Amino acid sequence: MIEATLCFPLRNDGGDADEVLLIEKRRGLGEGWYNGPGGKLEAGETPRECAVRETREEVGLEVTTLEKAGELTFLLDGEGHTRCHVYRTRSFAGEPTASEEAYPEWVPVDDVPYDRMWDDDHLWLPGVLEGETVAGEFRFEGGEPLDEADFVDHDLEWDVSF
Ligand SMILES: COc1nc(N)nc2c1ncn2[C@H]1C[C@H](O)[C@@H](COP(=O)(O)OP(=O)(O)OP(=O)(O)O)O1
Repeated sequence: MIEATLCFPLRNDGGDADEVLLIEKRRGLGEGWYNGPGGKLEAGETPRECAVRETREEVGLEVTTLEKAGELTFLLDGEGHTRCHVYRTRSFAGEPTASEEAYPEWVPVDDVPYDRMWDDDHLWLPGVLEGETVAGEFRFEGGEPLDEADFVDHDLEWDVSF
């Protein structure tokens, strides 16, 4: 099973609202959709190290003090396909900049473009952005690649300890 990460940097807009840093993915799995910065673990790397590296590589932000917010398992045709470790943070340095992999964009947390994201995201990301923790299993069918398969059903457990 592929081990991967997602990282959601959060900031206050200076008023009452929070914003989350999303990327518009420019290549690979989920190309053209919004997501958090993230990617696959490299050999010998922990999920947390991966989330820090991928956020640096994709948008040039140095994130620290990551809080684990979720562990999501994506099944394709009944087989484990990807386990995704989800983090959020309010600690970072630098300004987001575009890379070959991603265009970054600060988005109000109550205006996340779920219609331009993976079909499962609207089920778990709102809770994650509100500070909750979640474990989820999401079932897809239709063969590779995962981003062309159909999302079928899911199970979620909230308030999980990591
Ligand atoms: C199935 O639902 C998914 N939802 C969401 N929100 N994100 C997902 C889903 N499935 C996979 N992902 C994430 C996990 C990773 O962050 C990316 C895919 O990463 P990629 O394959 O592009 O990994 P990289 O290491 O960045 O790729 P390179 O080999 O191009 O460096 O999607």
